[in-house]
Amino acid sequence: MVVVAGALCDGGRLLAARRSAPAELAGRWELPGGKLEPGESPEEALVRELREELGVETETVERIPGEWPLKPGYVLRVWTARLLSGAPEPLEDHDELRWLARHELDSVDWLDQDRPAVAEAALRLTAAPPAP
Ligand SMILES: Nc1nc2c([nH]c(=O)n2[C@H]2C[C@H](O)[C@@H](COP(=O)(O)OP(=O)(O)OP(=O)(O)O)O2)c(=O)[nH]1
Repeated sequence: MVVVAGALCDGGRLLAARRSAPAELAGRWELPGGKLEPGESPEEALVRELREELGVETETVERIPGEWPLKPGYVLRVWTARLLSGAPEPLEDHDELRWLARHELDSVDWLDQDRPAVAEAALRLTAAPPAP
């Protein structure tokens, strides 16, 4: 079972989201996303999840190579993504969001399983201007 997550980048910063549930993950930070639904491509699933969870329109940019084991039967795959419109809000699954510059990425308590992907995403953070 694939969980897709987005390394949403804007203005050289990466969006981190603090989980509000379930209890064993609450308070830890992750890349927002979720499970694939039947018939969806990973990219479609990610755009849908980011719309549902954050209220924004996005497009995926590139897959970060690799996959990381989660709970038994689940793996995490990560795409970088770009904000097209809206400002992310913690509508579902999260209770706080933070835009982090590369030097700030260690300031939140990432889920252990997300750390390698976050490190890879950091390498791809560019000083691109923020979306309008
Ligand atoms: N979204 C997301 N989930 C992660 C990450 N790291 C990690 O271990 N997980 C786990 C938490 C959940 O057990 C599972 C993803 O579930 P989810 O609750 O985000 O997915 P979903 O929106 O499709 O949820 P659901 O309500 O349909 O079950 O993967 C991550 O970086 N992003």
